[in-house]
Amino acid sequence: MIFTCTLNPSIDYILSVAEFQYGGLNRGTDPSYFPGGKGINVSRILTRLNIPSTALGFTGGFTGAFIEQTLQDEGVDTDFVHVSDATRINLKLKGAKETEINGPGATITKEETEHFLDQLDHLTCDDYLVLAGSLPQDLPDDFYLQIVKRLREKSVKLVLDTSSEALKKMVGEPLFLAKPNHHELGELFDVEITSKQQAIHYAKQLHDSGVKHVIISMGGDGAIYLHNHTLYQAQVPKGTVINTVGAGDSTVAGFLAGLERGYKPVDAFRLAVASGSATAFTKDLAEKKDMETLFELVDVEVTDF
Ligand SMILES: Nc1ncnc2c1ncn2[C@@H]1O[C@H](COP(=O)(O)OP(=O)(O)O)[C@@H](O)[C@H]1O
Ligand SMILES: O=P(O)(O)OC[C@H]1O[C@](O)(COP(=O)(O)O)[C@@H](O)[C@@H]1O
Repeated sequence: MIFTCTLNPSIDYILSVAEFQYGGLNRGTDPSYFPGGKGINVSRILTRLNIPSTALGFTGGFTGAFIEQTLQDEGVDTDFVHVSDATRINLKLKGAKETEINGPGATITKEETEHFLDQLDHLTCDDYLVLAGSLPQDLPDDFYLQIVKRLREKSVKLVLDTSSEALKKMVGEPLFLAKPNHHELGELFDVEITSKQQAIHYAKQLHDSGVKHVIISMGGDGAIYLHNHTLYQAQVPKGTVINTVGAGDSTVAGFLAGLERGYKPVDAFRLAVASGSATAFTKDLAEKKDMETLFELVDVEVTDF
């Protein structure tokens, strides 16, 4: 079973603003809102690809209730710990450029944290645990590391998609999959990554640190994937970009769905890129038929290293 963990979920409130005026009154158009947060997005895409998962994490208040109701309506299994503070709302402004304002997240108490950790004790070596997104402000930077240590004996397959200090703290841990984008990879090694060659160089270092499958997504420049001394490079399929929020999460979900379907690594990677791009080409997350159509259009170059 795949468990996704979203410690800091959100409602993603998407609004178009033709010309954003900093410090002025802006009138938005075309509003929409979706349940968000990286693990939740992974679970939503997995459900669309007919792969079961359970979404774990913290939800609270009217915003948390909206998230749970929407997920339930979509057929996503959830087992959130309910907290007394309200889940955040993240603002995504669409204009000439995409601007995002992500809130700090709800207050989480010690008891709520303990309740969440106790849930993880049921996981086994047959399970995946996707640790995705930022940590709410009250949890320490090494909270993901604490989870990994707690689960070490059980050999749960750990998937990591996070950034900043939370990512740095995990280097050297035996992870099943890590999927930073190239900015997050650069942040990890204190460099700015501006080319695919540079991304490959640092991706190898991440792979060598004990990550079995490393995917580096590079937005419209495609993605690279390293596994078992093989380098896979994909270009993105052609399409009109509408909303890239959740594209990286869709990449993670597409890859796991591919593995669950029994695909070879190269095809799991193709489904990952197709899912990321299908989400970039739609307002909300991608639909199954779009991911499967794009899957046929993703070419992958394979070399040994
Ligand atoms: N402009 C784009 N055109 C086509 N596909 C895109 C575009 N931006 C993102 N994607 C797809 O989504 C994936 C993840 O995007 P990226 O922006 O790298 O991740 P994140 O959302 O984690 O920052 C890419 O590998 C690609 O498949
Ligand atoms: O936890 P963070 O880093 O603030 O990110 C949360 C945001 O990331 C998202 O999960 C989207 O992530 P990606 O665009 O990286 O796939 C949004 O749904 C959410 O608003």
